[in-house]
Amino acid sequence: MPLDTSMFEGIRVNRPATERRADGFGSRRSVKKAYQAAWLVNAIRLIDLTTLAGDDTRGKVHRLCAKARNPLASHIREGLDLGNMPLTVGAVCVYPTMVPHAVEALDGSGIPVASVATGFPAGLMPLHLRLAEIEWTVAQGAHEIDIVITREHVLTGNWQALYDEIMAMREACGDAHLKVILATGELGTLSKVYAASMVAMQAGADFIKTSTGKEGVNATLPVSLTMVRALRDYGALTGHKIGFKPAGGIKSAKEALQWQVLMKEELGRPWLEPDLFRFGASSMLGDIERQLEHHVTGRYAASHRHAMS
Ligand SMILES: O=C[C@H](O)COP(=O)(O)O
Repeated sequence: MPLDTSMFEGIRVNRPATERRADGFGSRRSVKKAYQAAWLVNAIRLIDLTTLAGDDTRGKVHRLCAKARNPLASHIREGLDLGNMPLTVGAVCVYPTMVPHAVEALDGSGIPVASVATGFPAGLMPLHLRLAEIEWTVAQGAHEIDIVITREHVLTGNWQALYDEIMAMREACGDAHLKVILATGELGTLSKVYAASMVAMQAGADFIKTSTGKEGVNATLPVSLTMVRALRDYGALTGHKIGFKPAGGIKSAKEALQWQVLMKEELGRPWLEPDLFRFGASSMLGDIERQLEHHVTGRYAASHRHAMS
């Protein structure tokens, strides 16, 4: 849709109220035993299993993809009585040059390959190079592209420039899904986070995503609540459902429960499915597997037993 600043200008997000509401997601509800196991199994389906490190190699990506195909050890699957239920992560997320390795390792699995692009994580490269990076990465076989925005456009309130940039990236993606990373830890205020979320959706984002994982402050519940309310308002005004991806620093099974409660309470059941919700996480699956093993066996394994992610 065209840029419509009236959808966010003049909206001020009340931080103390946002923080109070966000506090409740961790404390008001407590899901236990079989219910907790079910929510954790669901969280696995929602993970963009990620490696974004300078020492990524073909071997490391192949190991990650093997885990993506079989996220739980067989004795845990059996203990949970999952039978033949297919269970994989939502996607595997890598740097552009690792995409061919992920495509190769996930062949036939149906698991999409996501890639960051556009000069991730800072994005401070000429626009034509960022667009060329998207096109190159899609040509390597990526199904989903996680782009970063120019934070300066948000900090200076240059909404037209932000809209034009994301729109150009949307076009460069072709059929690939576009996730727009706002890098909220660098945007200053929750009101800016709300406005940037709206611009990203107006410019054609399939998902809005909190963080790269490389900022000083990454995914938090108050920021997520702000983005989710923007999603809700955008849906009410346009009829379009947009996805949400919190990412960066989400490591524990407990957090997997908190974010799912947030989505269920704020947006409802459709946002507990991988087409509308993903966790960007490089190291949460290990803790989820550990908690599920405890549920099944009554014992905790040492965390190094679940070292991979
Ligand atoms: O998009 C995914 C993030 O980079 C993952 O961040 P993390 O390594 O803190 O889990």
